[in-house]
Amino acid sequence: MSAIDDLPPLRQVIADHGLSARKSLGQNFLLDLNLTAKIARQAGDLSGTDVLEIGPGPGGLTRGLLAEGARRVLAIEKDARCLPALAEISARYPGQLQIVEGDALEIDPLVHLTPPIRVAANLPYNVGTELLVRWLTPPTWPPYWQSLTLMFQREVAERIVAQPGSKAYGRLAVLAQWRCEARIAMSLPPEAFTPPPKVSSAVVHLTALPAPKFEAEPEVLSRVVAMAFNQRRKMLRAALKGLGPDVEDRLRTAGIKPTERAEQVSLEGFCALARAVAAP
Ligand SMILES: C[S@@+](CC[C@H](N)C(=O)[O-])C[C@H]1O[C@@H](n2cnc3c(N)ncnc32)[C@H](O)[C@@H]1O
Repeated sequence: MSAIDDLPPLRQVIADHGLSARKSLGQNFLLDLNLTAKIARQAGDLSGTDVLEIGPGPGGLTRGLLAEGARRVLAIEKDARCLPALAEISARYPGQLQIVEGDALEIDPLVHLTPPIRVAANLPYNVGTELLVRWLTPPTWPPYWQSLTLMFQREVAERIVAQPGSKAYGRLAVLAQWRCEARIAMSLPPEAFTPPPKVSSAVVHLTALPAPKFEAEPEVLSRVVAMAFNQRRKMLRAALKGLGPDVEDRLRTAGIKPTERAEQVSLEGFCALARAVAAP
């Protein structure tokens, strides 16, 4: 299918609808349709698939997702000014694009879509990180989504795929890699966006695994990892003091030296620790 549809170029859409970028909404638009088509292809095989897009803006990525054969796209956008531009896309793809105006942090996509679905978004970074943590910590696993294709600040993308022993390794890496395959799919320089942000960006692709790589109670793992990395420079026996007086025994049960720091503990190690902490 052609990535470029017969809708107007995005610069014209922006001008026609007076879509001056608003900083308060983190608006850095992608106006190159070849680029948005490339990002849409990173979302996987979309033919016959339902897609959730957060923050479609003027609709560059939305057009890419539909051109890639998505059966339905649910687009949640907070800025009402974008709705007429999105309605034009909807008219070009009748019945395939559903637009919902509102805050993605407050809307339940399952009211509109049937799982499994793929998620794609170029979002303001703070909203993106908050949504990512929610997507990674649902009440049950596997989640309603099969993959997440998300644009982040390059530095955040590196935290998601980071390995032990690196500065970027932390809670986000453990939560993302515990139950997902995570990789950086693409890098984008600031000039790819209008207006250009101060930093480079990257697209991260996460695929939900049917089951976690290692057994652990989600809440316990989340709590232990948050506590360990909150004081990442301290030895674990000190950073995890809040777990109780027998923290050193629990660390040893998990095969972790109490003098290690959070940065040195593998995903498997954190899961073993979460099990040791949950044990009576
Ligand atoms: C970085 S822009 C990307 C726009 C478009 N997807 C693109 O690639 O050009 C982020 C978009 O998310 C929207 N947005 C910001 N906060 C949002 C929220 N909480 N819920 C839904 N959309 C939001 C903004 O209005 C904006 O359209």
